[in-house]
Amino acid sequence: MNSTSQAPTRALLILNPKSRSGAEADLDDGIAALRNAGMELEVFYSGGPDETENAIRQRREQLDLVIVGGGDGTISSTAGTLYDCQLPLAILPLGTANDLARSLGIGNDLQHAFAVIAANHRRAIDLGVVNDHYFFNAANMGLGVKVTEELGPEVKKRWGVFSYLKAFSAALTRAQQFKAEIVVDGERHMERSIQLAVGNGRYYGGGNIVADSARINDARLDLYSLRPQGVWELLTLAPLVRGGKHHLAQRVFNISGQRIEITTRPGAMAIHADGEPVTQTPATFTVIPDALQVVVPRDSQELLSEEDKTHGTDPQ
Ligand SMILES: Nc1ncnc2c1ncn2[C@@H]1O[C@H](COP(=O)(O)OP(=O)(O)OP(=O)(O)O)[C@@H](O)[C@H]1O
Repeated sequence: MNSTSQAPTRALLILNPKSRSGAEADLDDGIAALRNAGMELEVFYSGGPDETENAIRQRREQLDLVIVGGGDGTISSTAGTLYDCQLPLAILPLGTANDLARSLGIGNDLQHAFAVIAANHRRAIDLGVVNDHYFFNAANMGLGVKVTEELGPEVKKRWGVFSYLKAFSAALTRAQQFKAEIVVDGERHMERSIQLAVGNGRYYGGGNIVADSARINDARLDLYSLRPQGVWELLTLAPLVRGGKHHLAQRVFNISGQRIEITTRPGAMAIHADGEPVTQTPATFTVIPDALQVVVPRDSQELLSEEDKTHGTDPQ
């Protein structure tokens, strides 16, 4: 990170004490190790997205790296600011789902995350945009929104990753079908749906896979839509969605592209991105390839290699 010929990395560590383990995680040793290795590190406890944005913007000229310690909601709240300021991102997974950490190959282990930051190996990843909101993992409407609505902070704290399963069961009874006009790179599709998701990353909703071949640096969006079906059929589909194999099921519509426009009937529908309510339909989704530099494991299996990117091949 630092040698006699190199200036130290100047980093801002944003911590969200409201994220699942943000208040209790012991970060002292990891922070000390980064400082001992030569990093100039300021710790900032954030009370909300606006505070985070201001903290980054005020220091932008003095920063080489922003480390975000929190869950997907916290990290997602920095996406627009980091893109605007063109500052690299590193993450400490302190949330419940930690889906971005999965999509990058960092996982949930804090010690590993600190080691990844110390190694400071960077790759470019894509950003998703829905209307004017940036997201890393996925945006969705329908059943997924109901699931998030069932997921209060108390439920998340108490049930951890199982809170997503609990919320899914509760949301099933509230799911309603809708009609969606989906225009993908100019091609129009009409679908009846109960759940529609558009992914930029690979993982969302606590470890579900958006699409089998989806990667956060593949320069494309992956959409799937669940056709109306009974509770029993949905339950049998759940393991396929978990493993990204839902393209094999008849009851699912899948497509990928770079620009997706969605209109819904009978009316506007709420859209959540990275677990937070951000906008509603009608919505336009786009992808910004290679939008942000992110610190990742050198050998991350979750990202497309530079060779795969050049040749446009799927990693499977
Ligand atoms: N930049 C921020 N600073 C402080 N608080 C934030 C910030 N962004 C979001 N929050 C609030 O903190 C709450 C919890 O944070 P976050 O979503 O990151 O953790 P989580 O819910 O435990 O994990 P995950 O999103 O991975 O399931 C959010 O729901 C939101 O209310």
